[in-house]
Amino acid sequence: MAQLRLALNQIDSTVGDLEGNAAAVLRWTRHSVEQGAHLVAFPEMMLTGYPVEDLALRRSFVEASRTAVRDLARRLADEGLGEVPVVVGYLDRCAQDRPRYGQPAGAPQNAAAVLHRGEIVLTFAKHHLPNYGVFDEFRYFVPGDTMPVIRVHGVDVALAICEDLWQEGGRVPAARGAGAGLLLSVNASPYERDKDDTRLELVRKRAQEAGCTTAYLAKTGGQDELVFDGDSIVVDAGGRVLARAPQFEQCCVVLDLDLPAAAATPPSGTVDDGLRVEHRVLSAEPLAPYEPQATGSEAPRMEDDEEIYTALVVGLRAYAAKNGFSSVLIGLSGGIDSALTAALACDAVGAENVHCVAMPSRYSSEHSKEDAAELAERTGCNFRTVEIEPMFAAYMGSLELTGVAEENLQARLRGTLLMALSNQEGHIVLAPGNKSELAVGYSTLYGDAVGAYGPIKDVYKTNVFRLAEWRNRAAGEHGRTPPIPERSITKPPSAELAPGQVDTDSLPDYEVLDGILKRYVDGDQGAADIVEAGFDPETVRRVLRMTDRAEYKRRQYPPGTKISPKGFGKDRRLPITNGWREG
Ligand SMILES: Nc1ncnc2c1ncn2[C@@H]1O[C@H](COP(=O)(O)OP(=O)(O)OC[C@H]2O[C@@H]([n+]3cccc(C(=O)O)c3)[C@H](O)[C@@H]2O)[C@@H](O)[C@H]1O
Ligand SMILES: Nc1ncnc2c1ncn2[C@@H]1O[C@H](COP(=O)(O)OP(=O)(O)OP(=O)(O)O)[C@@H](O)[C@H]1O
Ligand SMILES: NC(=O)CC[C@H](N)C(=O)O
Repeated sequence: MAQLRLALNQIDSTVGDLEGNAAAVLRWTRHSVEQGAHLVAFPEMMLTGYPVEDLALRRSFVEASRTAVRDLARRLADEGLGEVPVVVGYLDRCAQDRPRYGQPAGAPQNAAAVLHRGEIVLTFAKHHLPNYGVFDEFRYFVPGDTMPVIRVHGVDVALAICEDLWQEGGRVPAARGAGAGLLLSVNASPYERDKDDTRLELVRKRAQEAGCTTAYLAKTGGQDELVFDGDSIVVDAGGRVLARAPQFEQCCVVLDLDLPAAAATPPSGTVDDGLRVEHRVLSAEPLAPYEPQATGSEAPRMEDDEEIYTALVVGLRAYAAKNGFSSVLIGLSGGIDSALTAALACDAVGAENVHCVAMPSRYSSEHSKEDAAELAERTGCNFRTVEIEPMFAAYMGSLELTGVAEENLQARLRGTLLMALSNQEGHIVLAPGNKSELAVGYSTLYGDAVGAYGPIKDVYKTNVFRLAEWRNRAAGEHGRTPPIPERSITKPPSAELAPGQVDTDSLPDYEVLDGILKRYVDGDQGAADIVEAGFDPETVRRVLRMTDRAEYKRRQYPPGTKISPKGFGKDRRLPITNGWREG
């Protein structure tokens, strides 16, 4: 057996910020080396950020990434960190023509490099490319066709990139074929509810298939609609967990591993899936046995509601910070959606940076005004009131509006006021629509649908209530003031755009609505399947009609944090002009 101290840097990076990301690699490598690491790893596409989307198609960006990785190798050595191999993800281009994929030499690749003693000693590209959900990697990349293996202190370490573990075949069996003592996978795996359980099972299964200890290094942070929850995992060949990193936190997991010593003859030739072994000897001699100090620990897991709430906080915080904003603006109605949005915002950017505006109209109830003011008092966020009545009266004096036109005018006046304050004071506007409303189009275009970011756009209304209750309960358990007024949670939801209006005038009960939507939106079921599951056929027909008709509205809605396997955005792509009607 041989020993190896592995450092997995579970950190964030920013898309396009090559300089900032390289600086982070230097900083965290220094920390890893100070911990005595023998091998240091960073997540998938660490240098460029992930996903780079169509930046991958721009030659200038590909070249800048290639230059950045070369510079990084040199800077590591210049700063005395060159002796320890560093695995870092970046964007590369393919050296050869790849006629099988219709791609000439120079096509982009999702790659990683091994940096050692000032040089790039090995590069490799992701073999399995994900092309579903939010991923479009066949649009951008040509797959790698090698099995990269590095020998570090007498251990053969096989390398892989994210999807390489998710699909059958390829680098996992190839790692066994190459006789690896460790399989190290670098990843950027977007958060989805319950995905952590799936990942753990996956890594266990793959470790058993690879026949060696497997280290799965994940990224943290947020990028547009995606949140990366970290949760790096190391398991032994039998599937036993050796270490598990905390969720959503940046950290460096340092772990002493006892691993099989490499065979005297390095692996070579072609292994599974036609992958050609590329082997580099970085340090051939196993280390003298030492007393392991860095033993693994398993960070505690968050319960479901805490995990989702944290993902929403991380997503909003990352969006604001990475786009240069420190403050947000929210229209506070006294209802549950804007209340939850405000609570999330206070947790994401600090209550002192949250600006709330109550904009009552002639139809606003006393309790709504009180509840909005109470949330501000409970959280300590900034709060003001701007009556919309004078503007509303001015419009109504010039235009004789009735019905939905009159209702929407109120929402639009609020939207215009929010955008005016955003321009004046520099806060980004948060759109408080939830997934149920977005599905059926229950919002006013250019009204309550205005904004830069929709923190709860992937949260069904029934879960909005659950998260609000969880947040208040968590505050109570920590001896803090629950942020959300009790009445905002318990009263029947209402848009208050007409006298005595409640949501259930136009929509089924949210339990029923969400039950249907989960099947239609998330499950891609047709009308017949949903009815067969026990829902009333007429209600199903109506909900599906509303959902189909609202596609145009969703396309214009701001981006917002994805927490489900099928968020509105890249996960669910439907034509706006669409003659197909279910049932
Ligand atoms: N396929 C298509 N492509 C592009 N545009 C399309 C379109 N179909 C309609 N349109 C246009 O869309 C516009 C209609 O949409 P819009 O003006 O938004 O209005 P609309 O969807 O007709 O009404 C808004 C609904 O949302 C409810 N609401 C409003 C505000 C807040 C809440 C809440 O509880 O949170 C609920 C309100 O009570 C009402 O039922 C029209 O200009 C129409 O021409
Ligand atoms: N009186 C108001 N003052 C400030 N903002 C308002 C007011 N009424 C509505 N809004 C804004 O418009 C959004 C849509 O609110 P509306 O009350 O129409 O429906 P909702 O989906 O039930 O939302 P909420 O639960 O926040 O009330 C609110 O979340 C809020 O941002
Ligand atoms: N970056 C990737 O290859 C991610 C794909 C993988 N299936 C995941 O969601 O984790």
